[in-house]
Amino acid sequence: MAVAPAVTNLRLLHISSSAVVPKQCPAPSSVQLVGRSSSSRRFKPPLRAALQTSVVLREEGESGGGAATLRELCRGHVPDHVLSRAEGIGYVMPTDVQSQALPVLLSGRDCVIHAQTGSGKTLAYLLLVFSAVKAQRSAVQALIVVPTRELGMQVRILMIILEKSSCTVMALLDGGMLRRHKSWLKAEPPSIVVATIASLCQMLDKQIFKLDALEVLVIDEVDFLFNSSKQVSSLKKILTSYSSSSKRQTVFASASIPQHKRFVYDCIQQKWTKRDVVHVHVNAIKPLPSCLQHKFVVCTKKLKHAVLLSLLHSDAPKSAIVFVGEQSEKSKKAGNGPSTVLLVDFLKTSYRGSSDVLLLEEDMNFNSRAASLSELREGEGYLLVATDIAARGVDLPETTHIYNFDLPRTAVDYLHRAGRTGRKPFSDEKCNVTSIITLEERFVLQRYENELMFNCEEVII
Ligand SMILES: Nc1ncnc2c1ncn2[C@@H]1O[C@H](COP(=O)(O)OP(=O)(O)OP(=O)(O)O)[C@@H](O)[C@H]1O
Repeated sequence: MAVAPAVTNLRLLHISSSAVVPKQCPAPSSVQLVGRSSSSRRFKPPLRAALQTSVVLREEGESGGGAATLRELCRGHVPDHVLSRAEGIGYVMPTDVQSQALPVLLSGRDCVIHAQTGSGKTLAYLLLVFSAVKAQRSAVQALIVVPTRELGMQVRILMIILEKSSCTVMALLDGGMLRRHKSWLKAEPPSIVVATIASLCQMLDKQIFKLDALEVLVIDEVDFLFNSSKQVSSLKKILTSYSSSSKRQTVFASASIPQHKRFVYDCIQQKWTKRDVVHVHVNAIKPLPSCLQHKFVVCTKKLKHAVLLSLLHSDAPKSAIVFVGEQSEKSKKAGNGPSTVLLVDFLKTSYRGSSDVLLLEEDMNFNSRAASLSELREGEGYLLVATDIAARGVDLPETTHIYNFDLPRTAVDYLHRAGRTGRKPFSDEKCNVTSIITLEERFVLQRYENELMFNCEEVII
């Protein structure tokens, strides 16, 4: 297998917005004050105000020395036993986004946390949650909203690892036993709820519980939720009707916030946050982790299975995810089986690798989805065939290879799929993202390269 010369990309220069370090919080050493952008003149005053709440981290490798530990950053805010548990599982030094976001979060400011996949946004907002919640208060004080059950379970497990003793955590997730949760909520409200929107709104609409004691509201994968036509109106209700931004601290998190200046403006205008919301934007000019190597193979549709097999045999990945697009209506009508299932069957019979072949897709019932995830978390190595349900937030740090069996629909989808690998913040290990495309799709991939500023190398098989 030969690697063709790299396709050279014109790298777009990102000119960052003007940024002011908030007065209330100490300026971390690596915060860069960026000159006022001429573009800010085009906007009306409230947007200009919004633009002045950005904190932008310097390029990797440039951040100043004298790094504080997580304990030093959180001292006096986060309970000691939580910090000890965090250290116990290896969270000693903060990642870049944690260094930048924690001083803002712990100063009480609303915050948009905008940083690469796998950069540690979850721990940043969870440490805020643990700083705000009082175990002895009988009320829901923190709410974390996530797009999928899988991400919700993952966040809940991390919370339980960090805080086993005092706080109660309820997972109100699609596919859960809502009747049981109802009785629990009526009897003794948990301190923290992690929820998907549909299940949460079912409870809020019926007034099973209220958010009037809410201290912290976190919306994870915020761009995904705002983009979802099914969820956006409920999300807006959570932000404005069920609770008020003036009484709570609001945090949004994602690796992708398209039109982020506009989003910060909307946060203020729509009262989703307070006016002094801070946009913490880490690695603004590098949306994708630099440890990723991007490749592509051009072939006809008919040859895709054989090409994937050949790649798997030559890469011999210990743990990999193969992303497959959703089955089209046309293909369903033609009576074809789901392409995910067909691919799993093909790999089970043809692939001679040591890993188990597993499947994760929307159409599976929740128990099978949970079984697939726990099987691959416990196993030695895995080959997971998945739809985009596995592309947001799911943390499988052992994944070294991503294969796009079908090209993602958008650059943002590419970013999140690719970001399922390269998830060890302090590791130098290189990870691979390979797209199997037809000749016509080369232009689409080139567009993603330009938008996300990465280079893709062609692999000739
Ligand atoms: N301070 C730290 N030290 C070491 N590892 C860390 C630290 N913080 C987070 N991690 C690890 O980094 C990985 C990625 O963290 P996390 O899932 O929070 O990323 P994320 O920024 O939310 O990514 P995504 O945008 O894909 O959801 C996890 O495996 C987590 O355990």
